[in-house]
Amino acid sequence: MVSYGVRLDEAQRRYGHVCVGIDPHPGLLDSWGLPRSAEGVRAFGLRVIDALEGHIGVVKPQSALFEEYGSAGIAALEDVLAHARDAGILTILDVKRGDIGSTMAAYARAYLCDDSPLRADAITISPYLGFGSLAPAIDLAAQTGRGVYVLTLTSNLEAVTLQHATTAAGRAVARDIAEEAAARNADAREKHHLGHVGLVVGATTGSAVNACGIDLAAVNGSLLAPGLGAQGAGPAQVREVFADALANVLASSSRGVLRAGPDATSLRDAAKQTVEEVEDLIA
Ligand SMILES: O=C(O)c1cc(=O)[nH]c(=O)n1[C@@H]1O[C@H](COP(=O)(O)O)[C@@H](O)[C@H]1O
Repeated sequence: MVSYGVRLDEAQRRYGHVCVGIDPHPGLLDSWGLPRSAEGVRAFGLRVIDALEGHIGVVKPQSALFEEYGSAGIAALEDVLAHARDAGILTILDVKRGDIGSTMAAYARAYLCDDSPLRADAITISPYLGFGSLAPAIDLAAQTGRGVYVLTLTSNLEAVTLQHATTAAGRAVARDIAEEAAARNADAREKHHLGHVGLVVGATTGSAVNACGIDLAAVNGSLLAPGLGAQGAGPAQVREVFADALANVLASSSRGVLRAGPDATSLRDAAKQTVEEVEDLIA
């Protein structure tokens, strides 16, 4: 079993530190000439993957935009995940799950087992029931060579009051999360590769990493950075947020790339331009 950190590292070396989000918003379906239905989101996801195969190493389907069509939407999501696997593209399923441990174990089985119909290479998870409640997902991911991304400093403004708040121990909530993740990645650090516990840190978060006293480089995990493109962040913002941890960034853009569709060449060009901008930063 090859760990997520090793697999991701290989994908990033080949294709760069960029992840394209598969977010089939109703308005995008309209502009792509697709129906607002499960068939529409399936066709959207498959087209994105076909356009990016051989050019992008990681995609991030947004589960909510499939779930809104019920069981048929979930079936479409399964097909999109399977198509990405067949194309050799890593998948981060954006589901932002978080619950008490016994329920978290079921979420983990839903997405992180080798035989889960909805399996992905990694998922996004939410630590707001306590970081410890995430253990079933973190443990199962380690066993199956998969990864998790823990929400730490999210890209939305409303997050600040909660994520910057100070715990009883006098540290920012977000810092505690980052330190818990670092502890779970300690084994991988000894083997000189990235651990399987990543963080979500929005590219829009400005000086928040510093303000919260977080040492991102010390986490030794992948740093998923949404907010590029449609939410207003560009290369300068990525540099400001990630500073000495830029090498571990996986910058994520959804609408910023998807708006270039449905033409496959335009989609690919938009994705490649994002890769160029991010790689210039990291070089
Ligand atoms: O976990 C995420 O990916 C995520 C975390 C975060 O802090 N902010 C954020 O925008 N996201 C997701 O990243 C995607 C951003 O989409 P665009 O704004 O279109 O690039 C959406 O699917 C969001 O749900």
